[in-house]
Amino acid sequence: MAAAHSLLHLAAPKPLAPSSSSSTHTPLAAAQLRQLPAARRPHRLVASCAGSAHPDLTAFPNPNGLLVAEPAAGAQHSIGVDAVTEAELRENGFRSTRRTKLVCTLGPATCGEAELEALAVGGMNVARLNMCHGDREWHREVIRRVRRLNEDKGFAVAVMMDTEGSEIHMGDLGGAPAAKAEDGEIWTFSVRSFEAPLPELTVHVNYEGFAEDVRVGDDLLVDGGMARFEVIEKLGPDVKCRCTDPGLLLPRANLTFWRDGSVVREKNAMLPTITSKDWIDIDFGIAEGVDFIAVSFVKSAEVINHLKSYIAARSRGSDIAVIAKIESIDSLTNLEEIIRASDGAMVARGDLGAQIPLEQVPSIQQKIVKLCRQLNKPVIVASQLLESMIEYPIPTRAEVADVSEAVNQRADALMLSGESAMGRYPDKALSVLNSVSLRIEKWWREEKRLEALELEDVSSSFSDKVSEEICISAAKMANKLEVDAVFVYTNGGHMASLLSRCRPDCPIFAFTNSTSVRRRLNLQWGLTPFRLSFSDDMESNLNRTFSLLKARGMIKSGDLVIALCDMLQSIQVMNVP
Ligand SMILES: Nc1ncnc2c1ncn2[C@@H]1O[C@H](COP(=O)(O)OP(=O)(O)O)[C@@H](O)[C@H]1O
Ligand SMILES: C=C(OP(=O)(O)O)C(=O)O
Ligand SMILES: [K+]
Ligand SMILES: [Mg+2]
Repeated sequence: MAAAHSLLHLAAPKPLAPSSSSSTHTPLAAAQLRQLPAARRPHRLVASCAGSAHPDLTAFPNPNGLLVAEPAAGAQHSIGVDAVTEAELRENGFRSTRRTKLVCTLGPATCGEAELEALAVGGMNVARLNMCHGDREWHREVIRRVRRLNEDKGFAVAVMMDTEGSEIHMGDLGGAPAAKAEDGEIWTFSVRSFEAPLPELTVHVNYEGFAEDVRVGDDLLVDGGMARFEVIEKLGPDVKCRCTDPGLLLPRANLTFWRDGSVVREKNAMLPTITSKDWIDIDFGIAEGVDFIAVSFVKSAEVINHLKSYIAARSRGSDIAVIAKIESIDSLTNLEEIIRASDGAMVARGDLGAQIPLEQVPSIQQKIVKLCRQLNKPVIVASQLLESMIEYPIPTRAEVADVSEAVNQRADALMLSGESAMGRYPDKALSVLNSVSLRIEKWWREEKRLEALELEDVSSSFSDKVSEEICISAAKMANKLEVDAVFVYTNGGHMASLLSRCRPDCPIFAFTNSTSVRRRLNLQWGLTPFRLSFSDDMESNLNRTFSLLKARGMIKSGDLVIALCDMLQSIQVMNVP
């Protein structure tokens, strides 16, 4: 008999599921159970005890000491966990795991196999590909490298494709890495296309209506103010501008024009959020099986709904999550409906800061992070977190404070852009995010900072409400009983995300049958996702999990865990036997 502490079992009866603990349970039985109308799934509290370990269970020995791949054959006896988590748990125990997730934009500095592996080892949870840059062949090769890395080394790095969108930006500078605009210089911004090399003091603008929309006297800002020009003359497709704030022009830098103190959105406000080029990229992303698509310059919920139905029709079975980038004035106006429609959001502070006064960005960030948590959607804080580390090996104090604030707001994820895509110190930047996250999270727990945030009800169906209440109770119990971990057995990941939303003190181990759900859960706060074949027989699931994790040294006898299961909607508290 296992040393069951106590076992509260809020369980549905199991008329559809065989009661044996052998591995003959099929996911189908579980699926049938889930499909029972909520009203026919009575919940009752029963007390029972966890049984002893199943004698047939054999844990797969760790093949190479550190890195673990899932063997294809006998997969039902294996557990998919990444090497870094495993090593971390073994060395430092549960409390050491980082709860805040890390997204790295890949680029020339990090597209090689060795560099990718270094990022994965350094804690990258999600790799972002920005479709503004690079060609499709480059992106295809990089996605495949990430996938290979996952397969060969046991990582679960998810891939996020970020659309280009219809922002106004400069062209490529004819291949030059940058150009310097000096005070008083007259530059030509033109919608004409040029053969490289470009004429002197000339840049191409991607938006056809640019020369029509601007007026003499407007301010033209590059990257929200990296350099500033004043429009002095319009000559057909060419717009002559005088540099009023010197600065560096980078390839494809974003452009905004301002009149009377606010950003001008004339016809460009009518441009489609998803351009024809974006649709081709999205088809490419679906074909390559990306895990997330981040949509740039979202203006309304409609575009998110449209993309979601497109994905559902195009990619049967696979489930690509859609992330709304909040980076325009329209997205702020329609914030709540956009977030409700999406599977997550990104506070894209780069463009946001070019569209609204900079001093408004921090409070808006906080508002978006809070709203996402209320609505149970993962949220990423992005752009310029460690900007100085593009060039320098250590961050500024202000950058560390900014990262700390995002962690303190309990955002799901932090993102690196140029720091990892083309900076000199991608690994160091990632390690700063890692160590600052760990420190602030520890401080949260040590200070026992009581949650100021009252979570409002988020579920609508009865069944979801039950799951939500179970998760809230589990998180509360986990904190009060100081348990070592919460285990959640989840098919589609919903119960895992409801638990993550509660931001409990201990890590959440999320076990799922699906490798794609496992990768997707990697974006959410506090979740350590594992791939595990499980049935709707919790006793056997738990015993298998315990023996597999114990064999790897990831848990030990006596550890206190709370276990939840989304199919059974059950909750149990027990010591690891
Ligand atoms: N796929 C890529 N190929 C080449 N350079 C890239 C790529 N992705 C990103 N970069 C570089 O990293 C910088 C920062 O990335 P990101 O923040 O995603 O783009 P942006 O600056 O266009 O908003 C880019 O300006 C670009 O110089
Ligand atoms: C993340 C952002 O988007 P992108 O890098 O695609 O401009 C941003 O604007 O902050
Ligand atoms: K983009
Ligand atoms: Mg942007």
